[in-house]
This record gives sequence, structure tokens and C-alpha cells, in this order.
Amino acid sequence: MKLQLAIDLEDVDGAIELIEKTKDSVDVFEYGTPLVINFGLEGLKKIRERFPDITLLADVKIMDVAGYEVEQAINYGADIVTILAAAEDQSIKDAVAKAHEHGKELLVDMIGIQDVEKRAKELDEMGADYIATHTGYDLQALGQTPLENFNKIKATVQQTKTAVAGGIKEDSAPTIISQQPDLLIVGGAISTDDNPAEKAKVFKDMIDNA
Ligand SMILES: O=C([C@H](O)CO)[C@H](O)[C@H](O)COP(=O)(O)O
Repeated sequence: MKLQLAIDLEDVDGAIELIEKTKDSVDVFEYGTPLVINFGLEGLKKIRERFPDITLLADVKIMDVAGYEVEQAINYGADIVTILAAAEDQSIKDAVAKAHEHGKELLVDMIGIQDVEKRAKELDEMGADYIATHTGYDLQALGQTPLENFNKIKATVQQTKTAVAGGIKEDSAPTIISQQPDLLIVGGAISTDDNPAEKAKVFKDMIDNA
């Protein structure tokens, strides 16, 4: 199981500072959607130039023109690119093909999908690298968590790796870690802590000791 740090709340220099502080404990750094919106792929490129060896995920949440957009994210430094599970099957297939053509990975984000078992089964056959259960900020605000959907998706997929995100905190992490996702995605719980380096290590130790 790997730890991904979602960087959503910073500007690009803040993201660089956060990566510097946490890189001993974090396996994958997410260039979050708010950074994509505010600074585009140029921000991703700046981070890649500063850290040539880290694993970088671009949370571009693609919906269409998938092959082109995956390729652009890769050209600007991404190792893993995200697409929404609600995209057309053809878009998912194009995205998988383009990521794999470059030796990179595709993560499909299940945010907003209602029948998660049906869609996870379909996606599992399309060759994506990860299917991510994701409770977005807007539903976190209503008290929702990703655990129930994660368990359904985990029980459904045969070959695709699983990821989970959405308000995972120190106290909720052990339960979700016990369900063995391949990628545990944590954002605010690390990035807004007074000591992000120490907090990232807490999550990494939980994973390593599970
Ligand atoms: O993907 C995310 C969200 O849609 C904003 O872009 C977050 O990175 C994801 O939810 C993880 O962050 P936390 O919920 O703060 O752990």
C-alpha cells in the first residue's frame, strides 16, 4: 500500500515547500485539481523540474478529449493521470491506451457514480491502473465517508488496483487501511497540520505496520 499526499490548498511554491517537508514519508504526490484550475500544467512542470525523481499524479479529472489531455499531463511531468469514471467508455479506453503508450498510469475517479459496483466491473475490464473511491469535499461536508463504497468496489474489481480518498484523517485511517487499498490518498489531514512532516510519517507508519 502506498501513501499519496493530495496537495489542494497551496499555491505552487507552497506545494514545493510541502513536498520538501514530507518527501521521506510520501510515495505519490498529487498535483490537486485546485492547483490545476489556478495554475494549469505549468505549475506541474515547475514541480517536476524541482523534483525530477518523485512520483507525481496530476488530478486533472478528465471528461473528454482523453487521449490528448492524458498526453499533455504526461508531457508536463505526470506519472499518473486521473479521469472521471463518468466519462464515456471510449474516453476511458483512449486514456488507458495513451498513458500506457508512455509507460505511465491512469487512475479512474469514481466521484459522483451512484451504481459503483456496475461501473467498477465495467472499468475493471478496460485496463485502468487504479479505480479510486472518492468522497468529494461537498459530500464530506454532509458527513459522508468513502468506506462503504470502497468496500463494494474492492469486492468487485478483479485486476485493477484500488485507491481511496475523501476526508481520511488519523482516526479514520486504520479502518480503511485494514481494507487494504493499494493507494491511500490523504490531503487536508497532512497539508493543514502544523507539522506536515510528522503527520505524513504517522500515516506512513500506520501503512507500514498494518
Ligand atoms: O480530489 C480531491 C478533491 O476533489 C479536491 O480536488 C482531494 O484531493 C481528495 O478529496 C483528498 O483530499 P482530502 O479529502 O482533503 O483528504
